[in-house]
Amino acid sequence: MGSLLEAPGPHRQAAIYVAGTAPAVPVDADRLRAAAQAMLSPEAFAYADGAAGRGTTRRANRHALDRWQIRPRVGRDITGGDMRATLFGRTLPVPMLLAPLGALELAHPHADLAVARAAAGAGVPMIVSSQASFAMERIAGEMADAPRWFQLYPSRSAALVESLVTRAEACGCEAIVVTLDTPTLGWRPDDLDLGHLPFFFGKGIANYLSDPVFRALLDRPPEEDLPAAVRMFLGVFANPGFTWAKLAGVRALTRLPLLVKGVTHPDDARRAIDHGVDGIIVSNHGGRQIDGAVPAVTALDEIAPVVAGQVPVLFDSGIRGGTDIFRALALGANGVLIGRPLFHALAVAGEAGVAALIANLIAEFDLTMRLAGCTAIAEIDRNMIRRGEP
Ligand SMILES: Cc1cc2nc3c(=O)[nH]c(=O)nc-3n(C[C@H](O)[C@H](O)[C@H](O)COP(=O)(O)O)c2cc1C
Ligand SMILES: CCCCCCC(=O)C(=O)O
Repeated sequence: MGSLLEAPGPHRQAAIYVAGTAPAVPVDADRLRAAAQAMLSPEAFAYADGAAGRGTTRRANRHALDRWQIRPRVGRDITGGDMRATLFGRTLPVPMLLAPLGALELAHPHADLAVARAAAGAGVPMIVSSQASFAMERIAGEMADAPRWFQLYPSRSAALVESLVTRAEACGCEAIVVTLDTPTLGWRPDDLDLGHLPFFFGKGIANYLSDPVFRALLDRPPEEDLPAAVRMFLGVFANPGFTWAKLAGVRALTRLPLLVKGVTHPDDARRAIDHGVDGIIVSNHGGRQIDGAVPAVTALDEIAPVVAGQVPVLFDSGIRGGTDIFRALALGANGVLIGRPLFHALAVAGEAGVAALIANLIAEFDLTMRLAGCTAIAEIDRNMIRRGEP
């Protein structure tokens, strides 16, 4: 048998049992997180794990997901099974994407390059972060024609936004994701207590250091004066004045599908559609922005009926396994984003770790889907789940 990672669903399980070897990363998300913690500096682990305030939202994300109970249908033929989904004209092996994660160099020196290779190997889209540790052109260079999207923080500088979007198009990104929930960074006690945020140390700003518009803002090149470049980055990366009206400016820059990320209120979902977006990502940023915010999956449950299929709805914040993917699809999501587990897998085993994580998630989703009696994504509907007691 070839690589264990190539085997789908039950065959992958069999491969693991027969080989009697542990996969590249722990299969269980909590053990994966613990393995990453054991390898990372306290600062790196805290940055990824960190949440706003007392961590209420991060915990609530999981708690709310766990309340959704799958109602398996039996007596159905579950041989075969097709997990494919189409998003913006691209057929994906599974309705799953890799969330934009900044400062991946904290997890592994190969950072986004390793993620890009693993994503491309699996055909799972990588959403390249504005805050990537390598310039987007280098990341794209690892992916041949595999799908990638670009995530944009709407900068104060309109010229910088235009430059980033133009570069993303030029390096083959197939969609632009505008993150709206981080006009400024949330209150994150873990980072504050350690006195460490990667960006202050020049990490996770490669897309800016490599950008001609950004460089033109500097008196001296970043190679000569990195602290000044960091100060400039901190000054321009976000735009607290960014409004729905200003989204039109981004819309006008590109013909690529435009998505907004960080929507949790149904009225904002309506507004997003009114402003011509092509997709909505329901997310509370993994509980990193507001302590005590609505759990992301509760927001999904409220938003999906409002969107009612007008545009694709994607979901993140708490996805840790194949059953969570099933729950999100049953609640009306067209796909999910994988966040912190990606950071953890990268930390534990680099590219092989990310490849193993992707394979494990797909295998568990495949099994969940079929054990629930579904052999196609379209069969996973609201009737397949119910909300349990708190
Ligand atoms: C280390 C880390 C870095 C992140 N960086 C970004 C980013 O650059 N852009 C963005 O839109 N979201 C960013 N996010 C949020 C993720 O895209 C995603 O919304 C979140 O991780 C989902 O929650 P979960 O990890 O608990 O599943 C980041 C999250 C983490 C954990
Ligand atoms: C000062 C730069 C903040 C970038 C935020 C990256 C992110 O989304 C996260 O840490 O969460």
